[in-house]
Amino acid sequence: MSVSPSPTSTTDPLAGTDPPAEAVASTDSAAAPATIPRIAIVGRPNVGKSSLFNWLAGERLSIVDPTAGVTRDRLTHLMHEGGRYFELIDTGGIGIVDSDALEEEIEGQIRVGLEMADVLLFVGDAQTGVLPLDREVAKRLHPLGKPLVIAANKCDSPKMESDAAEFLELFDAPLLATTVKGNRGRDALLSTLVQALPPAGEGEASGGAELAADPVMKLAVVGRRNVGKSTFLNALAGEERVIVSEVAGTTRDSIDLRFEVDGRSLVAIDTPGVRRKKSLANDVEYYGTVRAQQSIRRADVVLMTFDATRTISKVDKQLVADIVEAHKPCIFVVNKWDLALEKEMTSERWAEYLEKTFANMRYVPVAFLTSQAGRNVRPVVDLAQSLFKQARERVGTGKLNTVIRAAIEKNPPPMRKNRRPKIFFATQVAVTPPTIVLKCNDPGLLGDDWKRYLLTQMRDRLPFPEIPIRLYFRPRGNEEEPTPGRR
Ligand SMILES: Nc1nc2c(ncn2[C@@H]2O[C@H](COP(=O)(O)OP(=O)(O)OP(=O)(O)O)[C@@H](O)[C@H]2O)c(=O)[nH]1
Ligand SMILES: Nc1nc2c(ncn2[C@@H]2O[C@H](COP(=O)(O)OP(=O)(O)OP(=O)(O)O)[C@@H](O)[C@H]2O)c(=O)[nH]1
Repeated sequence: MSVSPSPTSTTDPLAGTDPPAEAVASTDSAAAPATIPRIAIVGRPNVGKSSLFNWLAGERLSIVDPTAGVTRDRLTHLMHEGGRYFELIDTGGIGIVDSDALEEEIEGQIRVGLEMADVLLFVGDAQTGVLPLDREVAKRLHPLGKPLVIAANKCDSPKMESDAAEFLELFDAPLLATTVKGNRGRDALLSTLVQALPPAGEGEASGGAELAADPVMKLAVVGRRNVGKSTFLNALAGEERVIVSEVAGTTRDSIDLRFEVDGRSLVAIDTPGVRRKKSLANDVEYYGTVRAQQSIRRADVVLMTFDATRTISKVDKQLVADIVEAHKPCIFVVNKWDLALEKEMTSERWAEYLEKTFANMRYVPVAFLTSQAGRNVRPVVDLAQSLFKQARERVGTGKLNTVIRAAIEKNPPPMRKNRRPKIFFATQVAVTPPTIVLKCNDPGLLGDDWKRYLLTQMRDRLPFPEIPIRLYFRPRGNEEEPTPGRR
């Protein structure tokens, strides 16, 4: 009666023909993309963060991520400077409103936003100088211990630059005077930021995720209350030949559990439910949004757990939206399958229900299990390991372009505004998730439907069929050519 984890179909009805032969050998075997580092712009309101973001980003290009469906991440921008790719993040929305409002919830949100960053760009207003709220913000940034660069913005006249040094009282960090209004200081700021990035190459990763040959997978088990998260982990811990040890989590009341499964390690993050459940006096808030978001961001793979006997709730949808936003590989785990079987539910019907509810996530595998009986727990972990591997796959430029050319030949993008969209070439610039830059004549000419088609074709023919892929469509010639292998 056991129901195996059955991946949902990732097959595109259009994909009937043979895969294109790999006629073009990869010419970039030296390419070693890593996770794209992130720079977060932070500061109190009104210092010019958004202005600075737009100014640094240059021409505002829309970032298109069809995997995210309608949600578009307007606050990040992929930059290519000094031979490095990095993402600029505008944290303007993260809620530093005023000092009274810096309550726990807001602090949590700030933490989540900043945890993703490898480098912080603190922005101050040189015209007002250091205000108490700047100090408040600084106080919250210090414990993060991340590399930081200060931009003393609104230095509209050169004589203000000497006053800008005032901001050095907040941090021991490089300080640059900038004026968005006067358009001065951009190049110096960018080159200082690039220098602050973690070194390129294999070790480069955000949040300390090492891209070692056989890294330890960080697994987050999320889902609404009572869905069986602890039961799942206990079942895994109870498996024969599984060794479990506790490691400190990132927050005071969390535990990470390290599992050795058949000689391979994995870490289940933020799992207080497993051992300390009863001692948590008030865990109502435990799986609150911020906490879950934090776990999702730290994870390599997320097990998004549903209760087979209940309908998909708002909380579930919010969690899935967070997973999509964080571009994390995930498995839809439908638990308490024993109870569903009693009601003669079928796995096909549940899979269909998921597909309908999360229409843009057909690539996500679905697994049905009965944690209470330990049924299918191990296969789910094996499946997670395979997604983790997919997320680290690197595809050579030759193969990537062959696949894209074949997709275009089969179904060319439709004309728009009397113009034919053209894609000249593509490069994978990062892993976790696979991130691909496509150089086009005009990204605005490519419609969402066609981009989705392309993505499906890529999933069918490249070694990452079941995980999110980030595509960036960029006009040719507005930046240096990609040099993913450069160190
Ligand atoms: N004089 C001067 N004004 C600037 C400069 N940069 C930004 N501003 C102005 O400062 C104001 C605030 O800019 P924003 O970019 O919205 O600031 P922000 O920090 O993103 O603000 P929040 O969204 O409230 O957090 C706007 O009126 C900008 O035009 C500058 O270099 N010089
Ligand atoms: N029938 C059945 N019951 C299950 C299964 N898995 C878990 N349960 C039951 O569901 C209840 C909740 O399980 P937990 O593992 O505590 O759920 P949780 O998601 O960790 O709950 P919170 O910590 O409150 O978020 C318990 O009574 C479990 O025995 C299953 O596969 N089948």
